[in-house]
Amino acid sequence: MRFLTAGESHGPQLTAIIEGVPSHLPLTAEDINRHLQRRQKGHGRGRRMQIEKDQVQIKSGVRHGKTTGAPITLVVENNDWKHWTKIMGAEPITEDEEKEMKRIITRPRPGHADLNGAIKYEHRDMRNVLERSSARETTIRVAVGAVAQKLLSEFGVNIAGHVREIGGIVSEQSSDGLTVEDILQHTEESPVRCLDKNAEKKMMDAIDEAKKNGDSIGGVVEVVAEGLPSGLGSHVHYDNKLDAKIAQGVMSINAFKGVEIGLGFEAARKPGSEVHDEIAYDEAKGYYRLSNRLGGFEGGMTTGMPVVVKGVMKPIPTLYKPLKSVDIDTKEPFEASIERSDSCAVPAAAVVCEHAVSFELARAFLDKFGSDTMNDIKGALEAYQKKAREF
Ligand SMILES: Cc1cc2nc3c(=O)[nH]c(=O)nc-3n(C[C@H](O)[C@H](O)[C@H](O)COP(=O)(O)O)c2cc1C
Ligand SMILES: C=C(O[C@@H]1CC(C(=O)O)=C[C@@H](OP(=O)(O)O)[C@H]1O)C(=O)O
Repeated sequence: MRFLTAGESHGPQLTAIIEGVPSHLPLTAEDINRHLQRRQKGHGRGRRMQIEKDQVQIKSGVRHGKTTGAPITLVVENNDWKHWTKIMGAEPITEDEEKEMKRIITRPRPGHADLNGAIKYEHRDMRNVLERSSARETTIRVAVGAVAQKLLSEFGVNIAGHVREIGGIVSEQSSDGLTVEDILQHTEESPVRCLDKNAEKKMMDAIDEAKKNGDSIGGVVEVVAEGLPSGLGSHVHYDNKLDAKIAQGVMSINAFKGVEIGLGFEAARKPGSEVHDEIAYDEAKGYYRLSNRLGGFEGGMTTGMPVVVKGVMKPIPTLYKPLKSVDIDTKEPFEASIERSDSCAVPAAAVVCEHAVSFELARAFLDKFGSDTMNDIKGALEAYQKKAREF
């Protein structure tokens, strides 16, 4: 399974094509829309989220509510496009018209893709960079991840993302011992998607404070996936290691600066006896671990314990409080002024991270159990589970 996305932040639409989804997977727009709505929520987002009401259109690969095995095309239209048709249209315009619009961007924001992208692709108008580097693209990646999640759910795999930390305020309630259903139940209505009510209030205050000061804050999100069989991924080659692929998926999310699997960086500070998970056997469930400190991975393969992944999001780069930068036309320093921005998007990023992980897990699942039809996969999965139980 693979996918491509296309589309600009203020262009007409975002598009994804997913290839390799098996036939006979039940799939409706609603399966995807509920995740798009989850991504749009969260305290700290800017005015853009009031304009957009993200809804997917399934344009190919699904017939009468079931996948056919053909490539699936997903489209989400940008409501904001109607305000940007002249500025973002594909038709050629003159230099004078361009200047008249006064929307040429020559002032790169520290921390965004503006300057590197402009130099690399020779764009004197940095809008050509920011339109694609914008995290608006994560909308369609969530739509793709929702298809992956639907596939996995048919085989009893469930996945949830939630917030562990915002602006240095840490949730005291960890997900240890909680099921994915518990996590969803406790975080779905939380304005910061956090399990700890006490921390939730402090996180919201921290976001308000940052916004008041024209600043932004980041945080840590966590994704938990349960119900996975052991043996997804492989130890035999570097690019088959599933923990590494998940790390890439997570790091590719806009503003993500770090990934941890299980204990992650904490493992450096503990002895081996407090890091590795002891192995036990039970006739009914086969081999299992007595703890899950390694977050469901050994040797680049799933162990069958829940997969636990954390991602670190830096603060949003566009700030109302100006940071120093240099105008690429005049080469003069300036202090930026901006129209609108999120002050914190960590709750939304938890949903994005959930979907990035879902895609990698689903891809590894199909690599292992086949990808033609749901029935083929079911047969292969059951045979493997029996083998693993009796091994
Ligand atoms: C859900 C989400 C919303 C974001 N909103 C904004 C925003 O409003 N303004 C902004 O400057 N950056 C925002 N970002 C972050 C930028 O897209 C990101 O910093 C930029 O693409 C540069 O990439 P890098 O930070 O990974 O280096 C957001 C990121 C995510 C995941
Ligand atoms: C549109 C979304 O996020 C956008 C991500 C983003 C950025 O620079 O990454 C900048 C903002 O866009 P705008 O400049 O239009 O206000 C955010 O709103 C979204 O998440 O759907």
